[in-house]
Amino acid sequence: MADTASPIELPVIDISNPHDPSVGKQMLDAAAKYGFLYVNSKGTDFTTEDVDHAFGLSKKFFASPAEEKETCRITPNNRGWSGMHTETLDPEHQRTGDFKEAMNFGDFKDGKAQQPLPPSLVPHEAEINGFAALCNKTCNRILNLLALGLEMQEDFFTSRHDPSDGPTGSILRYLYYPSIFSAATAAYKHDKDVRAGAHSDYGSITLLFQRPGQPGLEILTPESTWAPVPIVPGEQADAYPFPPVLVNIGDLLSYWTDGLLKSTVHRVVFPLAEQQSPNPQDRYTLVYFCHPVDTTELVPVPSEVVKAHREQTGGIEARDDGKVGFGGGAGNLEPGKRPLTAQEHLESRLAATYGFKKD
Ligand SMILES: O=C(O)CCC(=O)C(=O)O
Ligand SMILES: [Fe+2]
Repeated sequence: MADTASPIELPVIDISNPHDPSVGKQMLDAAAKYGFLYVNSKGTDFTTEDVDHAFGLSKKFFASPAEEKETCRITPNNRGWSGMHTETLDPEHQRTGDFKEAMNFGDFKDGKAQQPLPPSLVPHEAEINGFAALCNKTCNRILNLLALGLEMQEDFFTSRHDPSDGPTGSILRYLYYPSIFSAATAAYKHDKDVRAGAHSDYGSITLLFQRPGQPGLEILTPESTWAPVPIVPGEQADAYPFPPVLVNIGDLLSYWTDGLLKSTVHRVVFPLAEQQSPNPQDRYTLVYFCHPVDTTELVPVPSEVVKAHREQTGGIEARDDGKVGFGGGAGNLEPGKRPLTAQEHLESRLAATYGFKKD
């Protein structure tokens, strides 16, 4: 695997006005160059309390007894709890599964979870639903701005991401990566193991909430080096009410825009400084994978910017051996084939992952 390079500098974008085309352009530039950007926590729909409270629930859940977590073990619909080493995001390069635990929540319906909740979280159903709804709201700001950046009708994406129109593949995920001092990581070997293997995300966009002092995320740069992503960018740690929310583009949106927006590979490691620290911390993150409504047809987006990109690159097939979004890009549909739906796109990505695991 490539060596770790110096930290990447990503822009921090203020999304408080989601109707500003110049902000849309900034966002498009970052999404096309890195596939990752930060949004200033001030312009989002979250208060510091919302985020602290969600992290508190996550901590409570991961600290609960294994027998309780077992009652909601993950099922093929991608909802529920996965224990230490259950998931292997990069099976080609990992000898051991990811050094993490995760809890995935799918869509809520009328405020109710559509999956078993563990006893530790049963009293908090409304709060979990509320946090997922705020995530969706913030994603709408970002999707609105991306549509403006692509010079399309600003509601092109948001109107296709409205959970009140039907089921979606969206997932709210709690993640827990024990520190290097934990018994769960005793077998961890630097250069052989990772906390989460290299992967790209499946959906439209992903939000990632991180805590100060709990680093680990790295992204693969266009030069094929691993670059750490700082939790708080820049010098001023106190410039934000809580660390800026990291946003990345997923495979589906990359596919939909013929690879103009980048779905960038990333992973989670134990940074060396963290391994040598006398007081290493567990890492907790909150992730929201935003997906369109299942029935959305992934027809080419009506954007001259995407069209120009397609003409310039000759299409994804020619440029990138068809790997973006696992299927060549929405504008590259073979004659006679109907467009994929969002649900089919997700199923093909999940099948690729489960297929790997079965080998
Ligand atoms: O926890 C993190 O930092 C990243 C998680 C992630 O990339 C994922 O779950 O897809
Ligand atoms: Fe990811």
